[in-house]
Amino acid sequence: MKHTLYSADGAKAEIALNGAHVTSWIPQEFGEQLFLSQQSDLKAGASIRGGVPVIFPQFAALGNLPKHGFARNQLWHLRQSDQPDRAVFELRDNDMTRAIWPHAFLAEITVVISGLALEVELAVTNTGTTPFDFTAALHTYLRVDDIAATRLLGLQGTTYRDSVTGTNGCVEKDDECAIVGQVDRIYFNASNKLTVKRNHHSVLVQSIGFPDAVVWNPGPELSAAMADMEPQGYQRMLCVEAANIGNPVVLQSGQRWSAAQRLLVSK
Ligand SMILES: O=P(O)(O)OC[C@H]1O[C@@H](O)[C@H](O)[C@@H](O)[C@@H]1O
Repeated sequence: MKHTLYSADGAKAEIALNGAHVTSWIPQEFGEQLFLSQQSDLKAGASIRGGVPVIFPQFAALGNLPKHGFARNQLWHLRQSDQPDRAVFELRDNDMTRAIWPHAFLAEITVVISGLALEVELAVTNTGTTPFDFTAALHTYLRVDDIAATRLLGLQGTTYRDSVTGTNGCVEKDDECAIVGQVDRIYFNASNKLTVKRNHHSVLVQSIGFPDAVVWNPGPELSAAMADMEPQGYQRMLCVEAANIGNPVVLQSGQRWSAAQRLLVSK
């Protein structure tokens, strides 16, 4: 099941209720901006390989929960609205989530499109009586024509963890980062404006309230070994994720937190 957004100025996006997962974004004038693996499993409960997976309440394997938490594998509820360019999806704690994460919560994903922009906001409210903490990310798979010709700008001088080698405390040297081989990095307290330069046009990746940024590309070997990725899929994608990992969010009873990622295509 999916929901489609249309903006008056000609943009379109599709969101799967499985994961409140944006699977397609076609801004005005330009073609598809998100990568979606043709081998991705799209059935309910699967982790979709592409688009914008919602990572909550645990990033990667940094905790006891299943990798990347459970939000991406849950069926979210679409809140009724008559706005064609905006939708809000809700996920509340249920038997499955309480069995592995014993907290009462409301998570909300708001997706808005307009012209050349897509904005995805994640909000979490503690609806229970005891505090909890979590990590989270919007795991955006940007579509690129050729990873070898793609550059990521805005991270120079930022400290990162290299998750491929397990090395902490690395510092980004490059002004324009090339993506070579498997790249899996958590940049802490990163700039809230990064730019992905592609062959034809750029995408500005803005984060609002997410302090960290994850950059991921599986490279040729891992891409070939992944059941839900085309063997050459790594050449056509770059994940630039807005994340909150270094300092987990702590919510007291009744508190609400929100953060967003905004993508803007430019010529
Ligand atoms: O295969 P998954 O669970 O969707 O995860 C994909 C990647 O997601 C990235 O965010 C992580 O940094 C990587 O370590 C991970 O491999």
